[in-house]
Amino acid sequence: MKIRSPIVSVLGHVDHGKTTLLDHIRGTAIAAREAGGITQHIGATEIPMQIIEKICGKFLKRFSIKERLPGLFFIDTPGHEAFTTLRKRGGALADLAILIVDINEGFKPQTYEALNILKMYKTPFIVAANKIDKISGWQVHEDMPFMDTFPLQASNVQERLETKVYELVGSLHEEGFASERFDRITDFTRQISIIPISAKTGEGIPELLTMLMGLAQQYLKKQLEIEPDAPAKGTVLEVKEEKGLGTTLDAIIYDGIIKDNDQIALITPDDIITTRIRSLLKPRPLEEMRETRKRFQKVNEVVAAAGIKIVAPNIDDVIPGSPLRVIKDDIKSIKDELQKEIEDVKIVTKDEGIIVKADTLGSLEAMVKLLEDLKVPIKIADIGDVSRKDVVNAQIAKQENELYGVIIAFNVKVLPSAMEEIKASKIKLFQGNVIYRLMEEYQEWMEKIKEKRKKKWLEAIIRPAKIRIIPKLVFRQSKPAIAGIEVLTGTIKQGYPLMTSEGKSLGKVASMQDKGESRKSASTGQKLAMAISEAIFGKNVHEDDILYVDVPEKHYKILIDKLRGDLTEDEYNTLQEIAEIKRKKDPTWGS
Ligand SMILES: Nc1nc2c(ncn2[C@@H]2O[C@H](COP(=O)(O)OP(=O)(O)OP(=O)(O)O)[C@@H](O)[C@H]2O)c(=O)[nH]1
Repeated sequence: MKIRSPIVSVLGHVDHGKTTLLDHIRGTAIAAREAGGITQHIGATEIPMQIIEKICGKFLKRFSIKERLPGLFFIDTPGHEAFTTLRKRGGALADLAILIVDINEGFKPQTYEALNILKMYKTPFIVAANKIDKISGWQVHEDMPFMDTFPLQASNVQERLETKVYELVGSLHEEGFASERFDRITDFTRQISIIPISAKTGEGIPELLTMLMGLAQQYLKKQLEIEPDAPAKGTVLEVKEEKGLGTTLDAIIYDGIIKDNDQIALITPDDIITTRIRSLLKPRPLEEMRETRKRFQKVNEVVAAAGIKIVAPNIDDVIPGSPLRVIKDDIKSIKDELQKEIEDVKIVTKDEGIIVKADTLGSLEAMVKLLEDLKVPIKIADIGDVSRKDVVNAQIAKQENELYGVIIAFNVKVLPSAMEEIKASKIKLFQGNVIYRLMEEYQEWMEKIKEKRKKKWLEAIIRPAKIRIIPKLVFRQSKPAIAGIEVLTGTIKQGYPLMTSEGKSLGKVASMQDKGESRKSASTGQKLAMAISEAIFGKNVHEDDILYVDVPEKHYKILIDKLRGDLTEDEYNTLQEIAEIKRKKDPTWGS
């Protein structure tokens, strides 16, 4: 058993400083190279422990970080897109994360998205409150620890920073996380550390790295143990054309050893494939880059954690986020394992539901998870561009339920033929590169449709009302009978069934007229002429009679169970009177 460096990913909203932070850490490391040097990987940079100790200095002791790790392995491609690619079965490949937030801007859509992804994978993280040097009045002290530069600031500047930190605490609280400025944390297992930093000036970076080491100490014991001789496990970050090399795979290896000429298993959108490695490549050291035009150098083997470029035949269709396994003699069990991995995400989940498309296995997984939380059924979740077939599937889904005539497409293109079909069939498309936004837009749309449906449904419910036949205003005796009426309670509509106070049916409100104009409805207090289809004056109805809307039993139950809050007091009382009349004939009516 050997301990590998924890894999660290930096996530955050666009322009909040992910690249600058990674560059600064790398730059500091390069400057301190005499202490051991950093290792460049494909897609990652490893900062050895000696350098971290040098940068963090007294803080490692102060926060009693004793853990001896080889270093920290930073994923170079920052952002949630890379993060969602970095999956392994049952979790994220990144062991730790830095959620970077511009302290002056606070939480933004991709910050929430990143947080959701961290939540989903249960990845331990710290928050870097970046760009403190932009707080007005800030005095820069290059590369100084936060604990040293903060006391040197004017008190109003300190206050400004505090306010902004508390705004972050508030935003995190709303998302279900307790947090605090790192130096005030009382319980590291319950609170998220917020470290104010400047990725540009380097202020606060010593504490940022210290807190990362602290997280590693807290959460990563077993996870970092690797078997250096076991066949490698990894994840494909990118599938890339390289000049002179053809299609290559950039992969992160998190366990075991991978060697030149090893056989490996990978996944494509519809299959598991195996291939043999032609060469393993790593970046050339910086000082050699100038001498040779070749950017890569061949290696015979690498041990986790490592970022490596792989040249092999037949890998064009491999998907980013694909697991990578070195095969020894257990090809069957590895294939089964990969198959499970595909099924975990790429599932035809329900007979009814929406269509979800994404660029990587990880982002697909993130979307499926978020939609499940929203209780949105998914019919098809798949990797790749939106095709005509997807639209046809959405059309079928729409026939079942209007809410399912939907395609959510994350970070993928819509093929032209699919676009034509979408326009023709009025399938709803949500396309973008912020999962969180897509979900929000979809939810808003769904609410609107539901609202519309509810309104329609409400309109179809027959509501209680009571009217009185005004004496001496009978215009016609029967077929239909026409008389002047007054609405005593509720709203009566054309087409509503009517009954007497003994519960005898009088047919329907055939029509209504007020001063010669026809009316579709009339409310409490209104007087107008009403034609009643089955009424016969002198026989089943008389002047001064009180008539009721003959509310159907089903509608009564809905009104009582679901719409009671919508009824006025008068309407509710009238409804009770109606029920009493009904119960004289049928004692169980409405119960
Ligand atoms: N003043 C100041 N500027 C910063 C700081 N960190 C980043 N910036 C600037 O903010 C801008 C965006 O920074 P990036 O590092 O490119 O941000 P990013 O999050 O990597 O952005 P994307 O890669 O586009 O998502 C750049 O102009 C940086 O110079 C900081 O701490 N202080």
